[in-house]
Amino acid sequence: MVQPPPVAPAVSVRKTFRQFWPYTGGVRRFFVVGVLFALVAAVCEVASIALFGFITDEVLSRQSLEAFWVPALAWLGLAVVAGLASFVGAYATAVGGERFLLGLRDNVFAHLQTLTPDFFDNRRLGDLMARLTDDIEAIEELVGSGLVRLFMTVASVVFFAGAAFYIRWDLALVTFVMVPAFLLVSKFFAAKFRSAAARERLSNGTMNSVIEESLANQTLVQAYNRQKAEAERLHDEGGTWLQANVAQARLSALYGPVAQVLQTICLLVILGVGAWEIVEGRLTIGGLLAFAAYVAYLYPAVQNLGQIALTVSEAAAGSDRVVEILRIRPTVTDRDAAAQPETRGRGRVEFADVGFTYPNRSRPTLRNLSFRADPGELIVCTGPSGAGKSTLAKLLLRFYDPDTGHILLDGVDIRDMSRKTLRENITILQQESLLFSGTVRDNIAYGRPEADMDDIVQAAIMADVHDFIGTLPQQYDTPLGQRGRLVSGGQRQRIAFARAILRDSPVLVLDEPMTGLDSPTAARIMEPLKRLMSGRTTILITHDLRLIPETARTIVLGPAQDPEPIRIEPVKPHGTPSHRV
Ligand SMILES: Nc1ncnc2c1ncn2[C@@H]1O[C@H](COP(=O)(O)OP(=O)(O)OP(=O)(O)O)[C@@H](O)[C@H]1O
Repeated sequence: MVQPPPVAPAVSVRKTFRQFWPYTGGVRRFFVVGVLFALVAAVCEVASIALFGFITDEVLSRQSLEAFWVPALAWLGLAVVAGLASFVGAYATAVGGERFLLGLRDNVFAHLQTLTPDFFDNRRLGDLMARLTDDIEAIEELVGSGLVRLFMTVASVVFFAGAAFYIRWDLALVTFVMVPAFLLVSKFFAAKFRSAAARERLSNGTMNSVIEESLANQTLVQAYNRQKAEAERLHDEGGTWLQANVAQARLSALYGPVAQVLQTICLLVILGVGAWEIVEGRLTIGGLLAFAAYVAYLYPAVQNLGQIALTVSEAAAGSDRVVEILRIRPTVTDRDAAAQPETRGRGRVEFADVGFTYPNRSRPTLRNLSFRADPGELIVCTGPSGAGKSTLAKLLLRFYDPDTGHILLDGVDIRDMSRKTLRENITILQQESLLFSGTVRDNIAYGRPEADMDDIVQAAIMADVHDFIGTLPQQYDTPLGQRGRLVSGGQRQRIAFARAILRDSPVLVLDEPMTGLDSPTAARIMEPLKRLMSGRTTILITHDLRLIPETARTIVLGPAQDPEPIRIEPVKPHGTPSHRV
């Protein structure tokens, strides 16, 4: 079973910011528009509160209706402008945020695709999917819309505090004494919130993994009556997720009332001190009401700062998990990709003294493996299970690099060519024919998307699958279901042959092409197989002696646990039978 995902190391908010800020490159203008319009809305609010004070003193206190209309109209105008500005600001921020999200996901996905297949063999897909979806969204809340919200909130605090100072600086000073109390409370909550958020992110990934594994293997689950066990597995993982979510909800719910009590204390202090100032004749009723209104706006803004701290904590927990992925470097890289023209080679493959040990294993899988396959030649690679036959194919495709020796394609060390060029020249057919859930046409054209329909049909005819495709409900447009499961193993195999024929690369690696096929089906694919191999350098990995033509040269890999160097039959002159039953 695949290891549970490692807990991502905590990355500081500042570092997270530095890491993801460059990704905002194309969308910053949306955030600038968002901030500017939010500022306009805040200024309108400050002005309308001033009008409220004016109306109280000049209209209500003096009971003068004539003085009402002008400030009332101005107030209405401000409300309309503020509404429009906040609409434009919120809309621009949302567009910027979503675009940022899309770009970041593309980038992380592209990075994942630079990692070698062993990375994916060691990870749970569900967890990686959670990182690409929920965790990336959390980053957007930190670096995208979160940043705009932070700007807006800070601007509100400055405006409302400035206006309050303008009305009565001494009263303002008294009330601002309470601000540090808000900040201390929010700091305390944010620290607790972050640890709950980290647990929630981790369990979210694990839950996704359980769902992905169970649903992808429903045939096994149902055939072995494991439905209840799988449901319990999900439920157990859900338990951790539930606890973490409840902890977050508790903290959020508690933060509001605590801040509310602090706010009430402040308002009472304002009213008390304000009443005294009115008695002393230093303040009008309108001034006090406007002051109270500013503070009533100011405290929620300060409270919002605290709420933002909680969101940032949650976002940082998600971003830790994305940063952890981005920091993983591919184990195989191109030396100098630019120097590599994408040319079709002749297909001469050579292994020279190749030795290889898997990173997490102590015993070597391959030792001193040497052989050469000339263009168009068939080499059969056989040997007991676990001897390293599939490993040989992985090395040829550079999913790993050998620890010792060299692998050459047309005389060039494959480490000196770009992986793209190398892989353009090699087509691999694995034990289990891998198909996608697209149509028959999509699957055949997967290696050559630009191929036209005639070429696709021609490849299908050569792979002896055209007639079968004709019987499908939508012929070449028939969807093949998840991993091509809507067709049989032999049919999948022939569709994969068609894909390989269409790709037309000079080197072909066939890894147990007959696995799981009965004798009549195996016999049926012999002809298309021969057509596929014809004219290509073919490395045929097989236990199936029916597949080995008389003329083929054979490499026999020794048992994996053998402490001696592996046995390789001496390469015989071309066309001499070396292994035959
Ligand atoms: N990703 C991996 N990490 C660690 N060890 C691996 C990995 N893949 C394969 N191995 C080990 O390397 C050895 C060779 O595996 P490989 O798949 O090449 O054998 P094979 O000869 O193709 O076997 P079979 O005929 O059963 O397909 C085995 O002992 C296997 O357990």
